[in-house]
Amino acid sequence: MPMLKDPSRKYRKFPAMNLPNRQWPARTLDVAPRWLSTDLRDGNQSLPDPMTFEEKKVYFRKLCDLGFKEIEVSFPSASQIDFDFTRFAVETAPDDVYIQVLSPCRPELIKRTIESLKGAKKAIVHIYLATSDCFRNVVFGLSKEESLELATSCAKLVRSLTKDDPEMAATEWLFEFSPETFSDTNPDYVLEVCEAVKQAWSPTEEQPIIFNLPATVEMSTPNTYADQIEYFSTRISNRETVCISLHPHNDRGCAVAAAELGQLAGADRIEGCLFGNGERTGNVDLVTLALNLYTQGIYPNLDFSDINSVIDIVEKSNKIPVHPRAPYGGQLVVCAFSGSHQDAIKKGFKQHEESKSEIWEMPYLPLDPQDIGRTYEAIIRVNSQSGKGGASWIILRNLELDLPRGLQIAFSRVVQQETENVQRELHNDEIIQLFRSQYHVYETPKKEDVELVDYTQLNASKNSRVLEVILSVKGATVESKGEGNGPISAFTDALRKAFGCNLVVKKYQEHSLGKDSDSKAVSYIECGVTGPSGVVQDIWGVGIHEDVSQASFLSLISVINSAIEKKILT
Ligand SMILES: CC(=O)SCCNC(=O)CCNC(=O)[C@H](O)C(C)(C)COP(=O)(O)OP(=O)(O)OC[C@H]1O[C@@H](n2cnc3c(N)ncnc32)[C@H](O)[C@@H]1OP(=O)(O)O
Ligand SMILES: CC(C)C(=O)C(=O)O
Repeated sequence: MPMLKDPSRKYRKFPAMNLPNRQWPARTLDVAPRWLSTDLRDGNQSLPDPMTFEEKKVYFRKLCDLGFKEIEVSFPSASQIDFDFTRFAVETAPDDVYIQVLSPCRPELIKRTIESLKGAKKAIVHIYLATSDCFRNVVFGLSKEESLELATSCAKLVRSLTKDDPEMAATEWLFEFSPETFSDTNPDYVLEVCEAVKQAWSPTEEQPIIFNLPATVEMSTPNTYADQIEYFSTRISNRETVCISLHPHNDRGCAVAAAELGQLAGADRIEGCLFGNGERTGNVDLVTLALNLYTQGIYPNLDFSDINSVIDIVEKSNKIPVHPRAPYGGQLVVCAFSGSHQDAIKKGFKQHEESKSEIWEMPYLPLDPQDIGRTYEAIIRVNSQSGKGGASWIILRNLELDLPRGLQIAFSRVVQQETENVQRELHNDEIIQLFRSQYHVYETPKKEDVELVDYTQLNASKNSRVLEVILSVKGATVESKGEGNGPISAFTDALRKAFGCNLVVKKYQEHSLGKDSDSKAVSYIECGVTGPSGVVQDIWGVGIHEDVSQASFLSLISVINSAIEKKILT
């Protein structure tokens, strides 16, 4: 059935909140929230293949290593594996980690759930009951009063089995209630239910009750969710005894925005999953939220310094790949293929390194990839959309050769042609090989190349040099003597005589390679080469050697080899 031309016949627009004096738009995010990972519950329950016990163990340990202090580990009444894993978590959790478990408002399931927590150091019993008209009428067949009574009686039951039970006194008990479908519930009714639940639990400032306010299905724009949170946060009584927790889902693709605006609106805590796993389109992505804070200069209290290890566990446990363009963790998010981006990033890195500034101001890169354990190598990749900056970046990062602008342009044309030949991305090793081949910068020279065998420098006078040069040309020894006002001009003269050509040096640049005693010199030279046929071509050459003069001679040899390859010289 095609899309309706008038969808309002089938879909209702979500009503806006009437909150004229909303305060959240004027606020900023300045602190990290309390985080709750529900990867092992909401994330796990939504998987086609739920995690194995072993996978849950690995995931749980990673969550603890990342710094989570509240982890929803299971729905214990769902299965023996969930119950048993809860026992594992109870027995192995670090002392400062709260183990959270979920139960519906069904007394027999609540009892089973609390049984799974026996002996826990710190535990959060989380019960939920949908409160929207739709769920109350369609799923439960309960009136508003009956739903409120069910939630309240279950809160009392949890209390009687936990903090009021002397045999359970060894555990620090926290209590969480989720009015499931909060974001689709009448704001005043949800307050009424929560007030009754709060009275039944009797929280304190030291141990506040957690009201987890889910956008169980994301149905509105993020600003409406923020309004709902501010409305609740400013009207719940004894606010100091309440922790407001967010649990956004991503059905409209706005979970991160909803979570951030919900924090502005007064929330203290956020429940979500790493890289946005979870029911349907997922829970809110905690990695994005945390690193969004980090790139604003706020430490998130979660440590993603080795994000690749997180991606590895998330992908293996969920059997779902992290999207290549997932913020911060996607394989493509630090990659620039397009020429103007590459040019800007290359210039940005040069400026950043020269300025020695700590502040990260990098074109197109909001986060320094190294902060999350990613290398710079993957930042720039080359395809037919790339420009001179891409290839020269790869040569710089891999060979430490800082190519002159003219050589960058010349080499980018070689690379461009190759990307069009192969019609795909060129990998770093292919670009490096292309450079070595194009400019005869080999570890071991090709046998058909002209080689410099030896040279002797005679100082004819103060401003004149004479060079006696010995070359290997197609395996034969060729000797030539050149004269000039310096080593380069004398060597150029020797080459002119050896190859019967005109060789005019147009550009020359050099720099050192490496920083310690065995550093080398690299020379770049552009020459106008005129062969016997009279054809003139500007050719770049590159030479690397411990001795700076010999490096420049080798760059001239590189020009000659290119001229022979181009059949300008024979
Ligand atoms: C938004 C969320 O993600 S909430 C979490 C959802 N997660 C899960 O459900 C995963 C684990 N669940 C399970 O393993 C099973 O549902 C169990 C074991 C808990 C219960 O199984 P069953 O007894 O077969 O019930 P079933 O799965 O059909 O659940 C629906 C029943 O629970 C009731 N129910 C659903 N949610 C709630 C709730 N929050 N409080 C009380 N009752 C509820 C429904 O009204 C229905 O009752 P009915 O059968 O009398 O009509
Ligand atoms: C149980 C609640 C918190 C939930 O998962 C949801 O509403 O999405």
